[in-house]
Amino acid sequence: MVELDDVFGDIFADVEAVVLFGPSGSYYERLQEIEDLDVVVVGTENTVGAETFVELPIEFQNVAERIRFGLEGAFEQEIIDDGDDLACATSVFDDDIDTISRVRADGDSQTGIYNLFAKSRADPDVIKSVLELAIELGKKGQKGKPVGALFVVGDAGKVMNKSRPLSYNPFEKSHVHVGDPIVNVMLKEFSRLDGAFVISDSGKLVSAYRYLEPSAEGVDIPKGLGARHMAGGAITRDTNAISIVLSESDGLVRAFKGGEIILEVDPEEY
Ligand SMILES: Nc1ncnc2c1ncn2[C@@H]1O[C@H](COP(=O)(O)OP(=O)(O)OP(=O)(O)O)[C@@H](O)[C@H]1O
Ligand SMILES: [Mn+2]
Repeated sequence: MVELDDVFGDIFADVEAVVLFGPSGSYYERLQEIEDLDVVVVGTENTVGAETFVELPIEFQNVAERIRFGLEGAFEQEIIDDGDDLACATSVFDDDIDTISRVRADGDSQTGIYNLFAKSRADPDVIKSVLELAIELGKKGQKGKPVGALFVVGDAGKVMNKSRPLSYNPFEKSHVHVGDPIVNVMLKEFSRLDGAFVISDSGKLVSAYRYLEPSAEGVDIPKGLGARHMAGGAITRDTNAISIVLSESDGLVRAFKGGEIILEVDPEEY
């Protein structure tokens, strides 16, 4: 007699750990009862109070991205090792877990997406707020028209030294921070205009309308994209800032660090 377990059981047989994506208290508790099994919880919040937890900066809609981010985080936190076989349990359709994916941890295939948030100079919450803002701006556009925007986050002093003003700075003497609802409205309004926003490590709006003049050249950017992405990429090689760029032409949001594209998301999927 062949049972379903004989056919599909291989997917979770002999795994080093179960990586549970999303809040699911009952699964977490039941898994805890299995002897010698490590359970890692990944999510935007640790709602189950898991001992071993990896925080997601956004709720990735793309499952492969969600898993990749979670595993990079687990790898960075030394929860999992290179070569570990893992059963990743996540939801594809609803909120409930409906899918198990067997993945082998591969230290060489790190994209740096976890480092973008957890190991940048800027506060992770600041990066998260700016990413959310760019996604929202990409979804809605400005009065129905697509808009582009460039946010440079962290290492603001150096970024200011490698840029110059295109117009008066509306944030000159203000003490406003990203995440503040009023600031989000202001940023959306200003995003129609040229140049970059410069944001400090702690999220203070340092300047709008900055023309970036990074010295690094030849950053690899996808074909069809131009000066905004080139400057946004290059400034992150020249400084310890990261940048988040919304493209007016293809509508995607990209994050750069160390001159490389670390993340590419379609706002329509969020
Ligand atoms: N060095 C720079 N610093 C800051 N902003 C810049 C810089 N270069 C270009 N921009 C801004 O980017 C806008 C779009 O430029 P461009 O079309 O060359 O960029 P892009 O990478 O193709 O981006 P998009 O996909 O949004 O069109 C410009 O109008 C300008 O506001
Ligand atoms: Mn363009």
